[in-house]
Amino acid sequence: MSQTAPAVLRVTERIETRSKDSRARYLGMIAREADRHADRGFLSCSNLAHGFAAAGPDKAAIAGMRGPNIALVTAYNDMLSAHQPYGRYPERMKLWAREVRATAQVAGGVPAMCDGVTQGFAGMELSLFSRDAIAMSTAIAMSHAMFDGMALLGICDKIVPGLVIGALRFGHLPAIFVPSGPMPSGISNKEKQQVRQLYAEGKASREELLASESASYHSAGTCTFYGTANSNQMMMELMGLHIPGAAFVPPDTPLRNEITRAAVHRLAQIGRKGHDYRPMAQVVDAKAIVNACVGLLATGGSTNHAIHLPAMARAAGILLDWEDLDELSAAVPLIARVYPNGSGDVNHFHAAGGMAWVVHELLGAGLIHGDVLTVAEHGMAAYAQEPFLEDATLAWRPAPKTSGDDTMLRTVAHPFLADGGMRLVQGNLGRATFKTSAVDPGRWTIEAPARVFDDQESVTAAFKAGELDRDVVVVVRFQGPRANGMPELHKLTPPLGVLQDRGFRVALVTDGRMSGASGKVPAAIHVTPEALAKDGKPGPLAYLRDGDIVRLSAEDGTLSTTADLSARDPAPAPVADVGMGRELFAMFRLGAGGAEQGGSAMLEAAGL
Ligand SMILES: O=C(O)[C@H](O)[C@@H](O)[C@H](O)[C@H](O)COP(=O)(O)O
Ligand code: SF4
Repeated sequence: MSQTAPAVLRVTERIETRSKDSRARYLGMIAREADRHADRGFLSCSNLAHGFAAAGPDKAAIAGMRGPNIALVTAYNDMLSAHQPYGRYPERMKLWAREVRATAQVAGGVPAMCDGVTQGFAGMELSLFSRDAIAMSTAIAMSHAMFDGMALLGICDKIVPGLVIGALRFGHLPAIFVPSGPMPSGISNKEKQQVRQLYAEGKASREELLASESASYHSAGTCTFYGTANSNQMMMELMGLHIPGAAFVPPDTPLRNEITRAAVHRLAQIGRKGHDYRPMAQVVDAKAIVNACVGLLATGGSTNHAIHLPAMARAAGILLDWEDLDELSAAVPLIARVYPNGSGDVNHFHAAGGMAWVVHELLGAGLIHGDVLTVAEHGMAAYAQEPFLEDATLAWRPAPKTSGDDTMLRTVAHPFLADGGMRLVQGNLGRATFKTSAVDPGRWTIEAPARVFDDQESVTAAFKAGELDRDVVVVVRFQGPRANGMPELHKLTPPLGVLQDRGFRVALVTDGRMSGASGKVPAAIHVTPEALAKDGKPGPLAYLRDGDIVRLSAEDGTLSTTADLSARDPAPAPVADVGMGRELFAMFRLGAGGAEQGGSAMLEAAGL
């Protein structure tokens, strides 16, 4: 293992210094929790009796405190193909707990929204805030204080970040994330995108589009593009919160079952009653957060994590910002190309060497910290191994010596791009995230007249009316956390992609988000400050008008306009919509912090 790279050391030290006081407050709180609320000893007999009344065969073991009692916090529902397998998990996990003189109980469920189902309509305006609802629901589950460890059953976009945030507030306990695995590959993502663009141009019918989509998303398991859900799995490996190699093993296979069984057994070992105590608060430190950032950049992961990583870090008293990500991006090469950053999907990535390859390469180059506490016994080195079954027994072997497919996986020495997947762009229009890994380098700088919209539907209408057939920077504003919950505007990818394929130089600038699966069109997203006024002061996007020249460049890091905004009045903010439950999230919008701080009213109000 090489010396840690100077940029990684520099950023880690800067984060640790910046976080000194907040991290001390966090660890102090965790120490008090460990004293007050561990081991169930503080619970009254009535509390306890309620807690194990329905525990059936585990009642005596829980009552007699014979061994660790593991909380299962589950995001099961049938809406997310990724979470559908979880319906069968609790009963199996209880059996596996008994094998090691432990018990397991479903502590509680957390909500889980499928961004694929809600993409493009009002439901998506609840998506970002559902993360905080998940964090709060995790706290509700764990507040029963009956537990010695947490098994976190969640995979998708906002669910893993929400579970991390909630579980960290019980960081005196150990936690292991338990994924269920990607669905088998369907039609290629390229084919899927082609039918979408044909539909956007009116050259494919709705029946043809539905047939294509259903051939892509066709069964239980995580969708196979490298979006936010699969970026979550990568991050849980880099943060040492998985059984090593759990990320992309297919669902409902003997190997998947043995990995889940190992998670239950390991939790019994790493609790306070175990012989190898590893509380989550100690696992998730600045080095773990930096390792997650590096993994995100090296694999071209989801832009949503430019928002979720600062939020997760804050829950552990760690302060991360976009300068940190940007400085790491300049030092971390892109060594994986998984759709939308390439043609293969996560199943192909896994077969080519997967996470073991990525960790081996990053460790070998000193781009991630190896000296970290993980839930696995041997630090980060364990994650450079891939799991397999040797005579039906779970075992690990080193990552392959050569990439199984160098169109998908390369070495740090010979990467796809010297620059990581994501850059900070800033100027007189604010600060924003620009994902470079999915964009042709010839389009990393775009300068063109703006067309300004206040909602995504108007963009689609203008496209269909032929008003955008030219070099254009499409600006979609009033999409920030406080305006309408910061939805993903992923439905704009096909029309903007059509314009790009027609030969125009096109870009998107928005204070909203894009999907982790958004690709090829250059975009400056998460613009902060958002257009909607805060303390009576609108963000710069509120002053933009059609025809203003806007420049965004990942090469020189700019996001600016040549227009003089100083003498202008801001555009009036749209009135917040109701319906689809959006009115119930008004308090989340009202208090939301900026995207760079995680876009969370919950964290702002908690003073974290
Ligand atoms: O951040 C993400 O990864 C996305 O939110 C993803 O979860 C979402 O479902 C996409 O919309 C899927 O892509 P398609 O809409 O292209 O199927
Ligand atoms: S990956 Fe996205 S689209 Fe697929 S199940 Fe998860 S949230 Fe839904």
